[in-house]
Amino acid sequence: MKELVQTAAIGSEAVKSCEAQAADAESEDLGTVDATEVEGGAAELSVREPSPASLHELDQSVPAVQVCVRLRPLLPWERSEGYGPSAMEINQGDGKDGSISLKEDGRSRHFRFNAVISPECTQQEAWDLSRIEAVVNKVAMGFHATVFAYGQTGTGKTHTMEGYSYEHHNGSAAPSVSAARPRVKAKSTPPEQLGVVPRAVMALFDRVEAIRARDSLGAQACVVRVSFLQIYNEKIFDLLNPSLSVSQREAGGRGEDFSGLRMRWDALKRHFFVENLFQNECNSAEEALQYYQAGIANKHVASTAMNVASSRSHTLMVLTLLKREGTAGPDGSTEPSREVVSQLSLVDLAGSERTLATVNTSSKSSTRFQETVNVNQSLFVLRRVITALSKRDKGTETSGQVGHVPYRESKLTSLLQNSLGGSSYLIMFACLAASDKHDDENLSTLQYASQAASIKNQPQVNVDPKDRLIQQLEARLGAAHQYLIRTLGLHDLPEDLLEEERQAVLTATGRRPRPKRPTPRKEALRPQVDKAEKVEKPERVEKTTSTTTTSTSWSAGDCEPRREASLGASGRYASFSNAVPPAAPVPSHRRIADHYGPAKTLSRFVQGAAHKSPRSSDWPFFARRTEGGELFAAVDAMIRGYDGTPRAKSKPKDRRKQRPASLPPVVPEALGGDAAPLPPLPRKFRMQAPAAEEKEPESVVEAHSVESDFRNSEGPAAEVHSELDKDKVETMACYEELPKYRLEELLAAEQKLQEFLESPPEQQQTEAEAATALDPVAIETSEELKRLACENAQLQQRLEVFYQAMELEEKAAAGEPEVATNRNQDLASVGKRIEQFHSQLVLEAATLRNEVARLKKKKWVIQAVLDTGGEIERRAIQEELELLRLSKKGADIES
Ligand SMILES: Nc1ncnc2c1ncn2[C@@H]1O[C@H](COP(=O)(O)OP(=O)(O)OP(=O)(O)O)[C@@H](O)[C@H]1O
Repeated sequence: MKELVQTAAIGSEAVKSCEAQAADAESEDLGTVDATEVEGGAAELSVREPSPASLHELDQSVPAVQVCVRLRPLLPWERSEGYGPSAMEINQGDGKDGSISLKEDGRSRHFRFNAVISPECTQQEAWDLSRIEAVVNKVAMGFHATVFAYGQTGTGKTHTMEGYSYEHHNGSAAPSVSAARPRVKAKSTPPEQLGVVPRAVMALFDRVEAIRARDSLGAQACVVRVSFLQIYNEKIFDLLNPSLSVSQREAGGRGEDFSGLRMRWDALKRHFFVENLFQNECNSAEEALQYYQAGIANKHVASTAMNVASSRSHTLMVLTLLKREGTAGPDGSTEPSREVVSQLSLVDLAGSERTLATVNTSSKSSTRFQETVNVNQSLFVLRRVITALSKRDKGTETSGQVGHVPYRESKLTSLLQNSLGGSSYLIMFACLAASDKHDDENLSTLQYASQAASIKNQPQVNVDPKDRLIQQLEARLGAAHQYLIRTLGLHDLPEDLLEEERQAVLTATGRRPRPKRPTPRKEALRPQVDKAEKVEKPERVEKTTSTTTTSTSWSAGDCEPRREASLGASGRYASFSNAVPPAAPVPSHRRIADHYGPAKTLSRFVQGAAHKSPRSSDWPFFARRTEGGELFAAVDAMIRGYDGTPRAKSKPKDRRKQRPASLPPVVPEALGGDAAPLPPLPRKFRMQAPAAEEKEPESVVEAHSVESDFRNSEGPAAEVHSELDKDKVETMACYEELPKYRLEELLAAEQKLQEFLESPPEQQQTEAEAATALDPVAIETSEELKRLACENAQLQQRLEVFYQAMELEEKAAAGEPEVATNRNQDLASVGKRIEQFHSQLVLEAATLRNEVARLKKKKWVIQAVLDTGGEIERRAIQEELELLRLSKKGADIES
């Protein structure tokens, strides 16, 4: 007995005297499940039709933690016993915030809460003021939420949460500890009296129905499970386990033959859960409420000196909502993929009480006393948790108490860990007694409620931990991708890697991922007729319309993307299709030189670096490779076009289409030697063409029409041709942008340059020296002129090779005997030079292949990351990148 008294003293800070006698409740009728079966009656539950509004329409902002204070009215028996109304002043506010003030030792204490519910308020008004519906919506959206009622015994917690009527519960008769165990009359309870739990169940199923109606998964989209437990004497009992009778539980509570359910810690979800708890799946609100009523009938209720039907245990009704998100399967059906689990916990706490006031003094060893001690003990821990959290969240704790929150000191607080200071929405009902005799307890309740109001929860959607892990890994992978792309100077992953990634996603989810951004290549490939019309060349229009379409397809602004397009179309460098190099500024002297058409174009192909910025190391490596690739592709096409033996894997249908447009078309019959002669070279190929060529012979028209075939064709030939057109278009557009005086200047300079280039080398030398001597500003120009002349000579030399070959072909076709004799010899010498040229290209190709090998290595690393998402790979990538960076730095320093 002494031990019990000591426990009571520790367990309740409200206990003023530990000299209380233990209550004797042995005489009480404990009842059985059958005895407490709900009455037959007609408490019809009106389940509303599914709301047509979507969850997002219903989504309202609601505080993460809300504290609502509810004051119950004076009951008839209290009035008859002379209890006066409490001196509290209540201001219900405008429905949002309310205040309450209470006098203590002549001093007025004021409190503000999210809602203050006056004694006159109905259950519906209490529901509306506390905004539980908004919180239920949050649950349907994937958040956890908890609603609990706290307060002294008999203050209306069960009335607020359940609202059901109990036997002897009409408030007319004073409570008596010797009264029989009260039975719940759930079905005869009028609907308007229903409390928070039945209303929340109905509201939640409204949302569930709405989700099911909208979701293609139908009933599979949302599953609701109900569990209902009580914590009685610090033991957990399943109220929905039909095999356990009330008497068994009460015996277990005394520690005789039943020890309750075990509580376990879920390390992954980081919360406590009750092992082997019944979780009943419910399809409707009615079904869920049937379970609830059955559980209520099983909970410990007893008549005490303060309350006719006093809850002797804490009850937790948990509605678990499993929301599935569907994805389209390969056959078009929707399959569940991701799950979001949210819980709505509805808690009716047992009331704190003074043992002296409530326990029958006649009985020394009492069940009631034991219950009271345990209830007080767990409520005491709850208050400590609230105090610790409020200090933590207000930042008022001293350094000695670094935020320890004693959740684990009771089963109740362990199970409510996530609700108090966690990621859940929380609504606390602080229930107050109506009479002035209980103002002390009321003040204590208000103080704890006020502390609870300062708790800061951080609600978050509860994605399944595995899904969350996947999301985190995906986010890390994304970051790794971005890092790689940034470090390697790419604008996107290489196309083949992206394609592999898309395939992986397609296999895993059945969905094809959306491209991140429109592919510039596609844009570039689309002919832009509008822009093109502005730079159309009238004389070409006269000759052939098909030429017009193709040659005017690209405006100057499209130059860079179009270049990518031509490479992409060849298929060789398609993986860099997104990687459009920055447009390097083209020096003015180059623009002037551009006007010379093929000379400049070929020099760009041969020299490769013509469009690079001054410091090529500023460019990402892929851009340099693209430039090299352009060189390789163009010259390879020229060689193939020249000797007429295509090296392409697939044999083309039309040989002419394989020839680059930069060379005059070779008529197949002409090669046989017995057909029509080759047409003369187009004017653009005659670098120092005689003026007598002004009037073109008729065969030129034919040549143009053959040429127009190339323009309409696809493949390297068309690409190279487009390149030529582009240069001219670019030059013209560039000229159009210039002011008139500048244009005149440029044209004059161009004329001068033309004259200079056409003059003999000795004269060029003299002119350059003279210009330098006369004008210091001209030094640069003269240097440039010299360089241009040199370049011109080199080009001329190279072109000679081709011209010679063509001339030989022409002569052989014309049947000149001496040419025929020397033909093989000449061809051998030309062939040798082409061979040299080709070996240069092979070298270039080898460099490119090395680069491709390096890329493949990178691809392997990225693939490894994609496959496992592991830490090791990430580190490996980082190390490799570090090495790359160092080597790049070294190369920069060297350069
Ligand atoms: N708002 C109210 N309007 C009318 N009657 C009320 C109201 N609140 C409580 N009551 C009545 O007060 C009595 C005690 O209420 P209730 O059983 O809900 O208290 P409790 O706080 O749950 O007590 P305990 O902690 O002992 O279980 C009941 O008879 C109940 O009908």
